[in-house]
Amino acid sequence: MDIRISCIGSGNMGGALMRGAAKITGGKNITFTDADTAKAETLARDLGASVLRDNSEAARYGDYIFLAVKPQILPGVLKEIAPVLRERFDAGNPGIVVSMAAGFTIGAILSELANPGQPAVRMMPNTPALIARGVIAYTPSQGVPDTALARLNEILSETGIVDRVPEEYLDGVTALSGSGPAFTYMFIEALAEGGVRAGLPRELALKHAAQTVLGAAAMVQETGRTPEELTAMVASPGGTTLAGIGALEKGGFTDTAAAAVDAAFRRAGELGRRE
Ligand SMILES: NC(=O)C1=CN([C@@H]2O[C@H](COP(=O)(O)OP(=O)(O)OC[C@H]3O[C@@H](n4cnc5c(N)ncnc54)[C@H](OP(=O)(O)O)[C@@H]3O)[C@@H](O)[C@H]2O)C=CC1
Ligand SMILES: O=C(O)[C@@H]1CCC=N1
Repeated sequence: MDIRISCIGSGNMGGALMRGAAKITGGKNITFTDADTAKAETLARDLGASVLRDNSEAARYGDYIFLAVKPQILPGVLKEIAPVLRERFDAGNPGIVVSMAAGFTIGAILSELANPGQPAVRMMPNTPALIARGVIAYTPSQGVPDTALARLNEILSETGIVDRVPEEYLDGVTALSGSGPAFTYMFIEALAEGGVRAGLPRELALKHAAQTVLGAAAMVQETGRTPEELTAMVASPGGTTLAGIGALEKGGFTDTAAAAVDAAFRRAGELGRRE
């Protein structure tokens, strides 16, 4: 695919997404910048991509300009690249800004850029994008052409499933699938810890815990049955599973997991208000 991509920020998410993008655009059409140039260089070397001198150059280069910096850094980066984006916009060749910053709204992006017409996409990925098992949801601003959106969709699909959603869903997506991998790792660790307490070697316990979560998730996706139906397939009357479910319920498992998503959701809102 003959398109040019700039990635400002060469950390976890920028790296994961560009690894997927490189599969269809080729590394040579991808450029990186970072506060730490060595980090950008390592990633670029890995993907056959290149490094640009600064973020303004990145804004000039890309058909898509991915902003993969922390939300607290984003306003400064937007101010830095605003003049180049404005020039491109006025020349009728606007790059499309693609932000993944938690909580940071399209309105806030356009306002920092001082250009309500700037084409922009707000998205929320997650780290399993690194192994093409990610979840991405996105919302475009007005003025992103359908063809550009279709190409972006194609690129992002290399990293996992992609859904276009209304912007008001994005803080919830951030909380569930954006932060969710970390909650799931905690559950895997907790299962493994239980296995160790039941006498299993830690390495075996962790391996089996991870495969169990993977297998259970695939059952939800591939059988079309509800988690409740699938639970019924596991739990025999008077058996081991019901004993375990009782312990989970006693510990407030469902409420606690839901509260984790709710806390993340509220934090996304706070980041959006930029206190
Ligand atoms: N990690 C995740 O699971 C997810 C993250 N996100 C979002 O992705 C964004 C990036 O997060 P993540 O990849 O985890 O963060 P990282 O810290 O891994 O990467 C951000 C990179 O940006 C660099 N950076 C800092 N300032 C600048 C600058 N002025 N110009 C260019 N680069 C700069 C940082 O360098 P240095 O470290 O030297 O400061 C760092 O290498 C965030 O907005 C986050 O909300 C979204 C979904 C999931
Ligand atoms: O923790 C964070 O703020 C980011 C957003 C979603 C996952 N990581």
